[in-house]
Amino acid sequence: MASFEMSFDEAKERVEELVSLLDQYSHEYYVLDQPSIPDEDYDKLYKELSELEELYPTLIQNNSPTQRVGGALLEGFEKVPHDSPMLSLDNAFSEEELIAFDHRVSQLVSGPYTYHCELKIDGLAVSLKYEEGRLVQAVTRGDGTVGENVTANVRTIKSIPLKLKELLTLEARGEIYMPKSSFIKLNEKREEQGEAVFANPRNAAAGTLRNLDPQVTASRNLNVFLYSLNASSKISVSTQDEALNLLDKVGLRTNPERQVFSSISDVLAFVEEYQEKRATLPYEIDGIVIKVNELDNQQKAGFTVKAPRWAIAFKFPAEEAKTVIRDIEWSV
Ligand SMILES: CC(C)(CNC(=O)c1ccc(Oc2ccccc2)cc1)c1ccc2c(N)nc(N)nc2n1
Repeated sequence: MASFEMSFDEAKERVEELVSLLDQYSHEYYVLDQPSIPDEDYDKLYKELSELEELYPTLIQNNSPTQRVGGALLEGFEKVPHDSPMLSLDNAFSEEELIAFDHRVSQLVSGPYTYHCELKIDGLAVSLKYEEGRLVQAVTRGDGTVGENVTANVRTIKSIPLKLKELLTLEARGEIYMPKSSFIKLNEKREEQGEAVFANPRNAAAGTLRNLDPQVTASRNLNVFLYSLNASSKISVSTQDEALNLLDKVGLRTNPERQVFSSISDVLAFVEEYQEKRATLPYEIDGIVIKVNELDNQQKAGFTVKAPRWAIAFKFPAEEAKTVIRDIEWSV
């Protein structure tokens, strides 16, 4: 039905239906990577929503997909203290160090314990706060205690929902990154325009997230993987694996290359497997994060001043420097 024939109430109902439909289609496309409709159908619904919002501006919802890219240039980034510090990870560089980590853990926890292994994405850490299901704030890690408010820029990242599938109040933390393919295209464009190229995808993601123009951020195809959930007591999970499955359930994007193991030797095999697979992944990783899976065991193991005793990052050696030999034009 064309929008001008609608009454206000019909328009209100249709706007709510369109926002909910477009949210679901965005989730399928950007989070699950399994679109259920062709792009042109999405675009048609988006256009109908934009027209209705133009006709009835009071119907514009904050979580409408049309509201992702704010118009205004940012003056700067406000400093924001984290509710709880964004901790760092101790590093390991050899299998022996992982075995020593396992030995320490076995002394700290009681009873059986398992490990949750996750990829360490080479991006920048961010905290996303949702209140009753709505994204209210996004803050960079900063120095771990105080970060920068990057909400306006994070709202432009299409894989980050403006409204969760359940109206929960929670904080999710994870890594914002730029896929390798987007990094290559961006540098080609910058080179053509005589601009300085970014050294690596991590720098490109950081530079993009800290750009004062949300339109620029929106154009750079950033993405996210969330790996931790600080939830109000309402949410009960007892392992890291359950926590990430809950993030999936509410519509937040997590990395699928994760596994639970009950022995450090299986963890070592996982580490070797991904050292091999690393070059084939569509995003850069700089290691594997190994965490004690059970939250009660995490609590027993506790923390040092700066890092949990129940987690460690196995760091891969820096990827072989990509030397690009330019076509040398020999003058004859
Ligand atoms: C482990 C943590 C430091 C996040 N922090 C937490 O998950 C966390 C969880 C409960 C905490 O407090 C507890 C509350 C209740 C019970 C036990 C602990 C504190 C921190 C971390 C840091 C960097 C990471 C990274 N680059 N990649 C991945 N894949 N994972 C990462 N994980």
